[in-house]
Amino acid sequence: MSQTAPCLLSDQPCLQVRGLSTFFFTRGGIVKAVRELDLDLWPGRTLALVGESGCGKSITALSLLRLVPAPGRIVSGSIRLDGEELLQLPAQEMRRRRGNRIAMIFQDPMTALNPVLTIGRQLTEGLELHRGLSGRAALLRAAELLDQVGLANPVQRLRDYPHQLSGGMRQRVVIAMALAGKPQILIADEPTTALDVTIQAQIMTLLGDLQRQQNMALLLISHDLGLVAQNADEVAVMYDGLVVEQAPVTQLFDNPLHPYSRHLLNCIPRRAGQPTETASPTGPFWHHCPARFRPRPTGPPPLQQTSAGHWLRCWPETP
Ligand SMILES: Nc1ncnc2c1ncn2[C@@H]1O[C@H](COP(=O)(O)OP(=O)(O)OP(=O)(O)O)[C@@H](O)[C@H]1O
Repeated sequence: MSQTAPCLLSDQPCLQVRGLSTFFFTRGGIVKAVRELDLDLWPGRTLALVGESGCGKSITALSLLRLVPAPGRIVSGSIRLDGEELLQLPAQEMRRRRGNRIAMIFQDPMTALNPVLTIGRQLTEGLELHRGLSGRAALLRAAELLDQVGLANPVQRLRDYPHQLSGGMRQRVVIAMALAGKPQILIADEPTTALDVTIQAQIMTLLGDLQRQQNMALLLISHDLGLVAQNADEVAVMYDGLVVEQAPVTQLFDNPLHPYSRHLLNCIPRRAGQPTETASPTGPFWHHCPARFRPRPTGPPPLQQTSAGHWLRCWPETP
């Protein structure tokens, strides 16, 4: 199978994750950042991962790329990209899959950009690595990519350093860098949080347009439920490392079944930004759990299908 083949089979997921668990082995004990995660990413579709700070969203993303920092480690599970098991690939092969097949953009574009290199240099490096282009061909392609992400005067921009661009322009450059390898899957971790509201909307429109053009699967990580409602096809709600509910976006917003999903939706702020009330993974949310006093087997409840495409991990409210 070609390493750069776009995901054209829209009736099959590009990425299938099963039973993925990632733990941090710290001096203070084991932090179970991601537990028993199952998810599918489909070509041309957006799955949003929501939940508050510390629930495991970013570590999920880093696990999919096999970039979990020490002392963290993937302890079990399977990640299949078009049927190929990523967890068994040699490190060098995995490096090739990153960028070529799965790319990621982060909240703060400055973390992805080198402040002392021009935009042109940074883009052409990626094009050399992932597409084998060099010299003038790489520069031409870099300018095309900047044009594709909506930057005016792309040739001029190639000579700029990151600090010469606005935050929105920098995020467009980062998106261009992510697209350099023509990935099938784009992971966007809070891609607009650092930007002001009008620029946020422009970046989301851009991501949607690029996704349609390239039939990319998008994993959108966000705490902004308004943004998720507008941009996702499906939503997975995470709590304490576990997906507690997953459903098509309208179903989840119209009929959230898990008490934690309801709690999150009740916390949607009137203005864009963080929810006004938060629950820490170890903390207050379980006080709201209606089943908390009932004896139950140890370990979390299983994820069960309640209707087509709607999955729930919850002890029943009535015994
Ligand atoms: N380097 C690390 N060492 C130990 N624990 C870590 C490390 N990085 C993350 N964790 C833990 O893993 C869990 C999941 O963290 P993660 O960054 O995925 O949360 P998140 O949902 O992305 O939060 P945020 O929205 O704030 O980015 C948290 O309990 C966090 O404390």
